[in-house]
Amino acid sequence: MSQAAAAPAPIHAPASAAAARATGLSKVYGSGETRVVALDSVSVEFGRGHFTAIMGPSGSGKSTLMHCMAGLDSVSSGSARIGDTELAGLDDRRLTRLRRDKIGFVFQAFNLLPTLTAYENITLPMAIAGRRPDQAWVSAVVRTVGLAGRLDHRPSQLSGGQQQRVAVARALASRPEIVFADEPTGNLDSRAGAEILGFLRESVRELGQTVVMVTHDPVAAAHADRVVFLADGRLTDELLAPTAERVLDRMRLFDATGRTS
Ligand SMILES: Nc1ncnc2c1ncn2[C@@H]1O[C@H](COP(=O)(O)OP(=O)(O)OP(=O)(O)O)[C@@H](O)[C@H]1O
Repeated sequence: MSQAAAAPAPIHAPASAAAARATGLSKVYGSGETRVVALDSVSVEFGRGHFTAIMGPSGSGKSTLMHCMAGLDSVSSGSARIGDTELAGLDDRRLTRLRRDKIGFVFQAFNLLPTLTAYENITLPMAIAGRRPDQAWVSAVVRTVGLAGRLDHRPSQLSGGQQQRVAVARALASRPEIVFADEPTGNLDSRAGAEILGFLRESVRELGQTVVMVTHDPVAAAHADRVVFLADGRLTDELLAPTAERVLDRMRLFDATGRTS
């Protein structure tokens, strides 16, 4: 990448264009004795229309990378881009708008409003933004995540898996440039978790969505097109067309070479 001569070459996405890109991205917390280098010159591209999993041991910088890429945290140096937009130079107002217009989020906690129906939760971000939902798109999303019969239900009337489906639909409903999912199956049993991963997968295949997911789980990572591995704030490796076994093998290899905690 021309603008990052000093940074290591990015690990390239297997896609024609990147929906998001970090170049020489570093994040340092604290100073002096409490200084922590959470990210150390990370360069990575997240391909448009692809599903990427970020893996690595606890404390390796996965959440920090996701937060910096999503404009939820500032970068110390280097570049974080969503499409063509450089996040580093944006003030709070522009960052808020970028998150609202271009990014969908799915977190471990479903973060639904209890007094609203599933449909109202799904379309809430657009209502706040004063945008009218694209009904055909929202219908496609609702079909994809299998919520068609439950749109009038409130969160308390839905199972955990169904609530997370609403959260996934909410993330997809505004047709964001990219969806960031942070341990989206962490609060679900394995069946409901597999369903959610299937829907994320489906949103990539059927709707052309770009998804980036942080996970500890090799089985979850196997739903992605590609896994990138972090250790000690650095990008160390990647795996294309992962299977749970290959991801596990790679994790064991890291342990054996002492690159992980
Ligand atoms: N706000 C903060 N202030 C100080 N240090 C932080 C902060 N956030 C993260 N860190 C540190 O940065 C490093 C990377 O943390 P991060 O949460 O990104 O790791 P992670 O790979 O997501 O871990 P986990 O899998 O446990 O969630 C850790 O050493 C962590 O203690």
